[in-house]
Amino acid sequence: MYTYINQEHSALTKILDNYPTQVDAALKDIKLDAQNWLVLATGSSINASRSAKLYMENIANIHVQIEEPFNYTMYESVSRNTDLVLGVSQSGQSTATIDAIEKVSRQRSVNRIAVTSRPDTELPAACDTTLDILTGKERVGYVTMGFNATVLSLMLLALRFAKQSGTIDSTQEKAELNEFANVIGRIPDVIKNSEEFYAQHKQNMLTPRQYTAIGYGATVGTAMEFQTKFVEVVRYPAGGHDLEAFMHGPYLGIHKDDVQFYLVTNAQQVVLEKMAALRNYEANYIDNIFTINLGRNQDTGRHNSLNLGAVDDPFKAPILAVTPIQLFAWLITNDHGVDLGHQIFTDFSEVVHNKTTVQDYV
Ligand SMILES: O=P(O)(O)OC[C@H]1O[C@](O)(CO)[C@@H](O)[C@@H]1O
Repeated sequence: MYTYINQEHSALTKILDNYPTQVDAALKDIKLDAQNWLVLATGSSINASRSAKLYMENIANIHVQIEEPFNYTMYESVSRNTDLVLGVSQSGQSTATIDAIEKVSRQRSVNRIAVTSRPDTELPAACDTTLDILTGKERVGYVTMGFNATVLSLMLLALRFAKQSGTIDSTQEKAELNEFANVIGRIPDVIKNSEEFYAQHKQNMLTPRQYTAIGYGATVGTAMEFQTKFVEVVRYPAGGHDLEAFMHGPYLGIHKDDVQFYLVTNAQQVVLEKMAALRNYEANYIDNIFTINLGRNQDTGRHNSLNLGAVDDPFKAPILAVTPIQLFAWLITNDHGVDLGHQIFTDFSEVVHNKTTVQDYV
């Protein structure tokens, strides 16, 4: 896992270097007036889709609906407005995602794009075209590099769609690519700063009653991935929340010995104030409050801030916001003495059929 986190910079650079070849292959024959995109994904792939959604909608002037595929297949109706469907699955082998794509195919004639690291698998076979996230198979099931590769690939898909459909021109496309290059170029520093921050604070991060992350806007997807990653590897109670949603119930479940992370990005004043009000309130009752700050203002004082420098476009911020979370999950697990190489629940997939074949994780 640690090795893959450290490969994020090269993996994302490769994706950017391949632009627009891989996205053009995915967009081949896709109708350029598609306005209502449906994304079907689960686990880290739905968290990645949620992280990319606001960028996609904003750059391409589209609406992106994101659904858990099993519930979608079993209970939801296919909207007659849906004009493009994306199945997002790093392995290409999540059965629910494949089933949901097939349901849409049975009911409506819409273009289907598979977003995956494995173009040779069942999901791409069920779709018209494939967006290869260019990482190859991630051999560790607790995905990190592939998560961020999925986020960037989805953003670039929408960027190219925006260009091809005439929503933006070549100059704007180039400016966006420069901004992506700049953000990706910061990943090594984010890793270095996060490791130093962890070394400084680790005694306060190791044994809480529960871990919590709170985000808004695009980093709600990051907070969801926090929950997935911390539950998967740290294996303590962990929750990832939307800022407002945390104020409607979850705030009642806190304990003095919790660890909370606040994800701060550039935002309207009203959003920043709402976040500050919550964080200040919680700090009266919880000792260990941490902030991952990608906003414009340096944060000092009692909130233990990891100041990573601003990402001007908050919709691109998820690319950097998730890396400290992945690192903390790994570092805490390591300090707990858990050997992630030792597989647990090895018969799970065979029993519940969540993948088309049992994954040979290391
Ligand atoms: O992106 P995929 O391959 O569809 O996987 C979705 C989720 O399923 C898992 O592989 C576990 O089954 C998770 O690690 C992952 O987040």
